[in-house]
Amino acid sequence: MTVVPSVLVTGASTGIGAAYAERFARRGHDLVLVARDRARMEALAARLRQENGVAIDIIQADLTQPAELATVEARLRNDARIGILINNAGTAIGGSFIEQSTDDVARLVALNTTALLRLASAMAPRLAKAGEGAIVNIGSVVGLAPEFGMTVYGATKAFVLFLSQGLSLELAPKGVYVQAVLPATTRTEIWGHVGADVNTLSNVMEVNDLVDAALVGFDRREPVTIPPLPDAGQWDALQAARQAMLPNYRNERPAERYRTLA
Ligand SMILES: NC(=O)C1=CN([C@@H]2O[C@H](COP(=O)(O)OP(=O)(O)OC[C@H]3O[C@@H](n4cnc5c(N)ncnc54)[C@H](OP(=O)(O)O)[C@@H]3O)[C@@H](O)[C@H]2O)C=CC1
Ligand SMILES: N[C@@H](C=O)C(=O)O
Repeated sequence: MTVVPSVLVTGASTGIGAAYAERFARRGHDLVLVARDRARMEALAARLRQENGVAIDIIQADLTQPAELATVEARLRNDARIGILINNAGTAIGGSFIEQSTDDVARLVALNTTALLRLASAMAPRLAKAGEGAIVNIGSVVGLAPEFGMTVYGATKAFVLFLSQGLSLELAPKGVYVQAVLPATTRTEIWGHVGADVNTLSNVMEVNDLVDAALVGFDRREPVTIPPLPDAGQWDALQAARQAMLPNYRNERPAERYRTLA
């Protein structure tokens, strides 16, 4: 791996991914930008090359299409210059579960979970062998909150959090940093995709503030970064409560409350 590793950013044509690309370019990292809209990535790349003097490649890929996803996987598997993956591409769909079509929820799962998983899987063995590198997975606070009413989207983000925490436990001892970033409402185009006008929402975080905060967590090597959460102690308490249950799961007999009929 080079001293300043290249960064591959998925969903880099706009929103959170474009902000990550900008921030890493400012830090002097070469970039590989991935999304479907080549024109937008070319415009971003031209500006970032000019402002920062970094090298930028573009891969136009629809990450829900297996052949196009495979191209990005191969790049991550084989390009030893890439030391950081920003697994950011994701979308959301509007409506309740019974209003959403089966094909639409399957596409959502394919992008938000399968693509993210396959890209991490393509890259992790190389990083583990090198003993360095980072994988950043963009989740959402919605993954902690079925009450927010975005059930399938939230389920994909719960997957991202669990995967990230598990990978962190597996890969940190091998020198590889894994971070889950959990934004809440952030001003990007995603809200248009769920049929909402972001300008009517309250407490909306600006995308650069979100990414700058996520990068503070990145630099501190936090496993989970929740930029909008004021009290980090609440997250720690949730983890402590979860971990306190761990010794209680394995038992020969069902719990007492299930051994009576009433
Ligand atoms: N904004 C918010 O309030 C929050 C966002 N998030 C998460 O942040 C991440 C980024 O979202 P955000 O920036 O807000 O969303 P945007 O809609 O602004 O950007 C999404 C990015 O993903 C790319 N993308 C979408 N579909 C595909 C696809 N099939 N293949 C490849 N790339 C694709 C888009 O590019 P293109 O169309 O060119 O392919 C775009 O670059 C997502 O994972 C989202 O779930 C989490 C919590 C809150
Ligand atoms: N992306 C947002 C929903 O559409 C969120 O995760 O809050």
